[in-house]
Amino acid sequence: MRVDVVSIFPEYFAPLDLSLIGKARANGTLRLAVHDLRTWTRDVHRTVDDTPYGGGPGMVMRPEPWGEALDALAPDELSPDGHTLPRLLVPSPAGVPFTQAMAHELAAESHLLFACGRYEGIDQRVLDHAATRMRVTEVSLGDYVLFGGEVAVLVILEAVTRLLPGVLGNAGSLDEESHAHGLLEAPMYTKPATWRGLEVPEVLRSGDHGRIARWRRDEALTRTADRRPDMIAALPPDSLDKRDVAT
Ligand SMILES: NC(=S)c1ccno1
Repeated sequence: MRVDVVSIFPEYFAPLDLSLIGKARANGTLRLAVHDLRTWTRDVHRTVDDTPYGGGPGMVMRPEPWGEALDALAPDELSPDGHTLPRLLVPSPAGVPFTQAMAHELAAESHLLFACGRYEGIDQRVLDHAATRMRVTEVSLGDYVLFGGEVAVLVILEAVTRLLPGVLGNAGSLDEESHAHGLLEAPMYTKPATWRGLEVPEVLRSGDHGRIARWRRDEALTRTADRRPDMIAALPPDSLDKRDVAT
């Protein structure tokens, strides 16, 4: 997967050299490039913002640098290695919710292009013009406001990259984790069997894999019903069997 990120703070993405994302970059699974938006400014002060039309507080990111950046990173003509146009993702409090389902959707893309807004945001015409030639998604991590899109891109990239083949040492983890099947994951335990007077549930030490699977399913259902009843309500009707109903 190819990923391009455009920001006025490229140094925010230094963590992407670390850990499993760093390994994915080193082995070519993830081809990531971070670009400074000011590369595409033309004035001596490398200006990227201006006052908002209609008045109001703060500044808005000017369209010209963004337009040239997107032209350069998402050229209309097919690139020599057959690249089609990327999917443009713009983190924003006004975006659609980012979910595990969207992470899977993005993991199937060949080229992602992230635009990190700052100040009061990016001139809307940048997104409108980009949408005339590529898929554009404003995406939100949650109902809160950050200084800019950079931290959101780090989160999205981590959620997406871990789904790419070969990145997680144990791909089986993906099957049992929260949101894998519309539920929150069951609690996890490791040695010692007793810690500060607290015991690991006996069933997990029983060696009875059928009982263990049933216990984990029950715990996942209970935890989800307690913490995220919206997820229970969203479960497909056929995803609960009669043994679950007994829970
Ligand atoms: N909630 C999100 S993703 C955001 C981006 C910028 N500010 O908030």
